[in-house]
Amino acid sequence: MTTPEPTRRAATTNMPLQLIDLTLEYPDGQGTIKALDSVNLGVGAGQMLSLIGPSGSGKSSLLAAAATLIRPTSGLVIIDGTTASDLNDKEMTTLRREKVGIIFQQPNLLASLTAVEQLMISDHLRGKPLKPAKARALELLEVVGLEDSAKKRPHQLSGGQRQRVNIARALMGEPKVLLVDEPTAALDHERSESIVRLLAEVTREFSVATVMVTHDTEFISLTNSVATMRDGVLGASELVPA
Ligand SMILES: Nc1ncnc2c1ncn2[C@@H]1O[C@H](COP(=O)(O)OP(=O)(O)OP(=O)(O)O)[C@@H](O)[C@H]1O
Repeated sequence: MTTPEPTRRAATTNMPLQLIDLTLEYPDGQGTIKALDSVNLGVGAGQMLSLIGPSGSGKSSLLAAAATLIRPTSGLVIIDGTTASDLNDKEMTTLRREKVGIIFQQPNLLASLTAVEQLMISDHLRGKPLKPAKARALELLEVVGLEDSAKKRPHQLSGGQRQRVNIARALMGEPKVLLVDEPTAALDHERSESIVRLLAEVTREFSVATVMVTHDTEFISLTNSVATMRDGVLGASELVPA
């Protein structure tokens, strides 16, 4: 019997997301493009990091690798103590489903389902029973301020409300890590602020480690820290003054 390497079982209960020496290369004609260049990052439970940087600097690549949607060329992605790179594709999907909540810019809600059903179906896909799913879905809709909109379909909700459903849906699986890509890109100033505020609140309340990619530097003061990507290199993360 082999004993797992201690570093791969490092106690990470306070650091649900760790990226260690992460490099990601894409093929580019004869050569390669380095989208991530030896990136190191740790995000603690209840902490929200804003990730900024110019277009093409590697922000989406970092999110995709952290979400285990793409395998890095080298380096480790550790989610809640589990090293994703050690897993096969099926195990990686299970890890993602159980530990990672992903929030994209566009909510991608199903047109025919009500808000509460959007949340319930994500639990159903995880094979969970319907009744507790409904209770949790209603609770989460309350958390995001949509308790009166549980029966509304996407076309009856505003852009900000759809993004709130999206956030609640990402929380259904009780994730340890929340990865958020440009959540305010389609929203006006006021709605953008309330969405970032909500993300910061749920990060604390549910003790998740959140990374938010944003072009909108106006609201990063609502998050705990900020880090800048340039040409695939991640600068040191700086604390945002309270
Ligand atoms: N699937 C891919 N195949 C080849 N190259 C890619 C692929 N995806 C991204 N790249 C390249 O990797 C680099 C980083 O891209 P990435 O999308 O991660 O940057 P970004 O900071 O998220 O940009 P934006 O802010 O415009 O979304 C860029 O040079 C991009 O052209």
